[in-house]
Amino acid sequence: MTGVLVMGAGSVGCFAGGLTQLAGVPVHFVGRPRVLAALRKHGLRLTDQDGLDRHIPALQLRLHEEPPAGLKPDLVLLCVKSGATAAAATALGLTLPPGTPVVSLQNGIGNADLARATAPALRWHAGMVPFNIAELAPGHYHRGTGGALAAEGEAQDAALSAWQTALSRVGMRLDLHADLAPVQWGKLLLNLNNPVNALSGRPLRDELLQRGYRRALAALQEEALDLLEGAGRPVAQLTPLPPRRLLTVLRLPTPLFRLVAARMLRIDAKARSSMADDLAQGRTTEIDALCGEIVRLAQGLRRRAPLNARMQGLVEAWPRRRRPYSPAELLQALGLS
Ligand SMILES: NC(=O)C1=CN([C@@H]2O[C@H](COP(=O)(O)OP(=O)(O)OC[C@H]3O[C@@H](n4cnc5c(N)ncnc54)[C@H](OP(=O)(O)O)[C@@H]3O)[C@@H](O)[C@H]2O)C=CC1
Ligand SMILES: CC(C)(CO)C(=O)C(=O)O
Repeated sequence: MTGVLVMGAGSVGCFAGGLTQLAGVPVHFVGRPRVLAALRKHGLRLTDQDGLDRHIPALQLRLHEEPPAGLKPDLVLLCVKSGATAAAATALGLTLPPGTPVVSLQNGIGNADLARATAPALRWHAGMVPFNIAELAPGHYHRGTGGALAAEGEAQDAALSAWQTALSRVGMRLDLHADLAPVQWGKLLLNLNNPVNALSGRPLRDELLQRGYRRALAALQEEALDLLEGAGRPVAQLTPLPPRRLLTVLRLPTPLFRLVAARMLRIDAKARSSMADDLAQGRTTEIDALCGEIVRLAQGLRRRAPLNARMQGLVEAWPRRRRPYSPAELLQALGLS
């Protein structure tokens, strides 16, 4: 590969782009001044829960505030939050040659479609990042959970298979799927924990070790699964347990949950969901791309998704509350107590 462009140098962009550069591919990072200043000062450090600890010196980083004119990357990684997709796609559409492949490494279901509608000359692929990335210090990004990346595409797709080969050199698996929708819905089910985690004010591991929060998550997932079944949409299994079995396990008393879900609890003590970062920094959240997607799924079936709708309301009301929910408060606010 001659070059990859990361659009949105944040947690996912710096980690995925950094790994790609460590695999020997030149990477250009487009990001905000705060992140770029940190990278210029400290370079880019990548660590993970399996012992990875690599540093890319600042002088070896190609940093930009806008997609650079004239660049012809083999592949672009779209790594902005959902609310920034349209603007980022517009900027990419104005600078990149038609046909440039772009993988959306974003959560939610509709980002690649929205980007395609905004910049139809580019070749858009949905993607999926299963693991958590946290910015532990300026310029230091840490993978706190495991799993393989996924993207919509075929082995014959030159850019994607070249990226797959590059990533394999640094121990990262990329799975290609002709249809990524089941994987995206499977990921969305897991992401229904993002609002629970964000409102709990706790790291992911602590939150999941409280039965009340797990009951809230199971209820949100159950509502979503019932609707997905009603819509005839297949859901990929992204955890050791199938989605329906996971509901039972989430509802177990905590000592049993610890035993049964030991693999699921292999999460760094400090890891938090990306939505927790958004609430902490007063940014717009992705709640509409997560619970909002379930509400729209229900509307399409002329049904309702009261729990996901309520959760969306709680997240949107956060600026007026700014106080974490205890498990009992959250269950009550969702009408589950
Ligand atoms: N963090 C995680 O663990 C995971 C995140 N994801 C998903 O990945 C996506 C990215 O998340 P994450 O990396 O956490 O997000 P971050 O907010 O850490 O990173 C995105 C960065 O892109 C910047 N940005 C937005 N628009 C532009 C633009 N037009 N030009 C340049 N920079 C821009 C943002 O700045 P600003 O804030 O100013 O907009 C921000 O600094 C989301 O969809 C998320 O749900 C998926 C799996 C795990
Ligand atoms: C990895 C996971 C599920 C939880 O951190 C996530 O996607 C996020 O934080 O947005």
